Amino acid sequence: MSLKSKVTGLVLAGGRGTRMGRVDKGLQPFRGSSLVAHVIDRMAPQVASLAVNANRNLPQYQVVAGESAVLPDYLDGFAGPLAGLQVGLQFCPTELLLTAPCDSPFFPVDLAARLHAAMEAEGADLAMAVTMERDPEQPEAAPFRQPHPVFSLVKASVLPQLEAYLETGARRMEGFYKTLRITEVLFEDSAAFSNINTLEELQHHERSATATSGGAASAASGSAAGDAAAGHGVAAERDGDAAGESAARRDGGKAAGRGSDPAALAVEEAQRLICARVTPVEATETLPLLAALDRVLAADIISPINVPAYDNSAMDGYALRGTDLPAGGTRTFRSIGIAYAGHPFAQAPQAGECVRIMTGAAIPPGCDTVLPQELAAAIDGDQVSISNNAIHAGANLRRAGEDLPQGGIAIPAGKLLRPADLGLIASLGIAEVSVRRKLKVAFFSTGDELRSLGEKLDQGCVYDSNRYTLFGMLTRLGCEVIDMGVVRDDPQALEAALRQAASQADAIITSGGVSEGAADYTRDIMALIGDVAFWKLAMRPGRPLAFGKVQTEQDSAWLFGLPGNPVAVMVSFYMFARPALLRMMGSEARLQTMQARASDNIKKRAGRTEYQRGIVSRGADGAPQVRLTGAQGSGILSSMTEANCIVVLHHDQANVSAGQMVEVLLFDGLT
Ligand SMILES: Nc1nc2c(c(=O)[nH]1)N[C@H]1C(S)=C(S)[C@@H](COP(=O)(O)OP(=O)(O)OC[C@H]3O[C@@H](n4cnc5c(N)ncnc54)[C@H](O)[C@@H]3O)O[C@H]1N2
Ligand code: MOO
Ligand SMILES: [Mg+2]
Repeated sequence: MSLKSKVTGLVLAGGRGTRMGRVDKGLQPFRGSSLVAHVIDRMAPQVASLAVNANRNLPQYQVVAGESAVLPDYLDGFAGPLAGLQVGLQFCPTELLLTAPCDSPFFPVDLAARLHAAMEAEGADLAMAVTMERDPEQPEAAPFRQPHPVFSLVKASVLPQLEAYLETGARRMEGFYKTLRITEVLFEDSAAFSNINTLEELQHHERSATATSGGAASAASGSAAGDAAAGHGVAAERDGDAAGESAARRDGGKAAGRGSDPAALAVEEAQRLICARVTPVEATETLPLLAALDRVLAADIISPINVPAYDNSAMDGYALRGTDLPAGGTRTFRSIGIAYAGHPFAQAPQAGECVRIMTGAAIPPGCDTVLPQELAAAIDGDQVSISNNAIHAGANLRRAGEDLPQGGIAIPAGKLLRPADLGLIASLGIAEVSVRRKLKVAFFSTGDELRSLGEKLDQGCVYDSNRYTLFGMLTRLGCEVIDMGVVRDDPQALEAALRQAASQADAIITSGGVSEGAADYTRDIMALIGDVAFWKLAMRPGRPLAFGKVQTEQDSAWLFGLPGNPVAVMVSFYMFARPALLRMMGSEARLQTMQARASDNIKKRAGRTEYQRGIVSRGADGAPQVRLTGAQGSGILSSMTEANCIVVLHHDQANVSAGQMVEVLLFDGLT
């Protein structure tokens, strides 16, 4: 199958044309036709069929596109190139989609082929063009790498991922690309990617040489160098991409809806988006075995020996040769010695002889079977009688290497080391292990109403409990905790705290200030010093959540802005922060759940995930049953201490009737 038959083309012409005085860029006259017609001409030989993404003047685009489809955005408001990509992928009848913007008529004639070659070689979801550029203001400075995200070849199968990303309110191409496996392809001819942003540039190009690849290079040598340095990522943002995302931020995710809104982000999607962004810390350290408890193993433990190291007895009894066992009736053996654990008996018994043996003792030479002493028909001094059906040949032997063969992986990297792991590593004679460095997590509570322990509880105030639950949960997870106390509802204080936290920690966990009303300045600060999205999740408790990166000049850290309500903070931590932190620690430990029978009816609204506090016990029939702890308000922390599990009621699930099975997440091992 030729490459061409696998690729659909998408010409992105849906922008606002801000820098062309809001004229429709693609339809601007250019060299006898229009800009978009030139781009279509470049693309057509590289693809099986193509479509044009446009949001204005659709009839005119249709004239240029001829038989090809013209697709307006599905999202409102000139949401940027990702909105174009969305409709392109929805339309795409082939496995690959090639994109190019309508204002770049000079792109390489082998764009699809080169992007495809890299995509195949790297096993990527998306291949994107990059060029090396020089800053025209500082021609002496070293060239820099300029990505061109609008020139990409992408697998049509990433559509669900894109839709989930757009649902969060985010609109940045770069942000979405971070959720994919990307490969970048370096093109030498940077002028080929130059775009035409202003009417002046258009006139300049209009006058210059014909639009062949070589012509493009010369055409671009004037103002196009500046264009290219600005790059398509940046240019595309000016046309609504970044604007789209900050608008989404400002509206506080209102686009995603309120109440039981169907557009709120589903729990699994949020988990996936978060986990796709964080990566494990790379540094490792070598620790004595005892210090490695609860740490994440950085490299496989390879067994240097067979475990057990030698064939040995699983029972106290008599070792013998299986071929000597009687075929019928009873046979009497003579015991010729004793093998103790740590004191082998080196002599091989002959026919009719056996060796008395203790559990763990090496099997004497020639023997392959152990008769447990209580199964002997009779024992009289050194005479042992064995009846024909007492045991079979080969019984009660622990073979060398049956637990772990020499050279085999005893414990894989990424394992969170538990007591059994320490024991197993010790059984291999290994005294030190390589583990990932501890994750540093800074946390603080926000709110003017909060008082720390030891302070007077003024009217209208509450004691800060979230820092204590967070301390407990983070410590249990094996993180190095940095407790930053209470931060007042004040922009400067919040900014200072975030900066300090980013300088000290890999991750920052805050509580409070992420709901609708409270958060305006929080949003502004977080937008100022980072890239943080505010989500509305289809779950209860824990509906609001902020997640993203706090970035200062020197440092960065992942931020989890958890809601302030004391139960919501715990549930959000377990559902979102915990898996992401574990991933950063180098482990992929998953939450273990079990099924239990609901003792009573449970009210549940379909369309959101609910986490209700429950108590699991054993029913009269011995099977697990669960009842709720009572009031489920997200400020009622006592119900959390009373509970021993969380009942997980899934997104699509509705009311549960008594007797139905529900999923429960046991606190044991979690809290
Ligand atoms: N109009 C709306 N209001 C609220 C919505 C909504 O969608 N629309 N969502 C509600 C939900 S759900 C939650 S959860 C909370 C989250 O609010 P914030 O994250 O902004 O948290 P705060 O307002 O700062 O605090 C909420 C609550 O929790 C108490 N709190 C906060 N921090 C602590 C702490 N460290 N220790 C103990 N208690 C704490 C605080 O005093 C408040 O009572 O928003 C709803 N509102
Ligand atoms: O997240 Mo809130 O009421 O769900 O606690
Ligand atoms: Mg508050």
